Amino acid sequence: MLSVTDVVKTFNSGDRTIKPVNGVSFTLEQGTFAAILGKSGSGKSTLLSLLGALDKASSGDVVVDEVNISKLPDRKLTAYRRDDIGFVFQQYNLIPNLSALENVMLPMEFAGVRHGERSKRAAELLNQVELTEEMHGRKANRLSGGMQQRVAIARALANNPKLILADEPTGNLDDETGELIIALLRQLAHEKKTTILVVTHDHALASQTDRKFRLARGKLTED
Ligand SMILES: Nc1ncnc2c1ncn2[C@@H]1O[C@H](COP(=O)(O)OP(=O)(O)OP(=O)(O)O)[C@@H](O)[C@H]1O
Repeated sequence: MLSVTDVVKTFNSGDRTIKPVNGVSFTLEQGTFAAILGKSGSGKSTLLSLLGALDKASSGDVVVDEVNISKLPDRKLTAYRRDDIGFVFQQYNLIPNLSALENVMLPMEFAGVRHGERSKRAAELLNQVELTEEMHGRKANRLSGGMQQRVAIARALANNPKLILADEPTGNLDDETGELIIALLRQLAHEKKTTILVVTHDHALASQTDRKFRLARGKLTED
């Protein structure tokens, strides 16, 4: 469902040109839980932004479910980011003054889902990520890190995306909480057939994935 071919990203800073992504190719089947490992500065976040259409590749093709996103006009990219991709970040990036439920409802609001349906589906998603019902109405800034990451995962699932991209999802969590989040991502990939790609330094996380890649000097290799 994801096919990446010869993707290159070039940055010009001053008189220097760097290519953190320099001819990356790989494919992922639907429902795969995969990790990309690499040293700090190896280009992991850059590659993830290209796959999520947060940035454009300098050359190469990214095909998600038969749509070549490298060739889409900007107005279609907005819909792609909203409807087809779920993002999960190290810092959770929830709206602090909104409740857990409201945070999960937000992407559905942007997608035009009716209010009644939004709150029903948001509650279902929070149950799926095992956030207890008494926490649904609690403001995001009053939840623990592990709970916030569960809300962020539920939010990423809101519009039923084909692909979830996660940048260091366990980076701010203690080992035990991190392991629960890893187990949850793995379960979502295998049971809901959502393709999940994480970039991480966390070897415990990477050891739980179906496939493991490494990014170094702009090139991706599979372990
Ligand atoms: N917008 C930009 N302009 C210029 N250089 C950039 C830009 N974004 C990233 N870079 C450079 O590209 C390289 C790769 O950065 P990237 O953030 O993708 O690495 P990373 O592997 O995700 O690192 P970390 O694990 O520390 O988050 C770095 O040298 C970085 O400075």
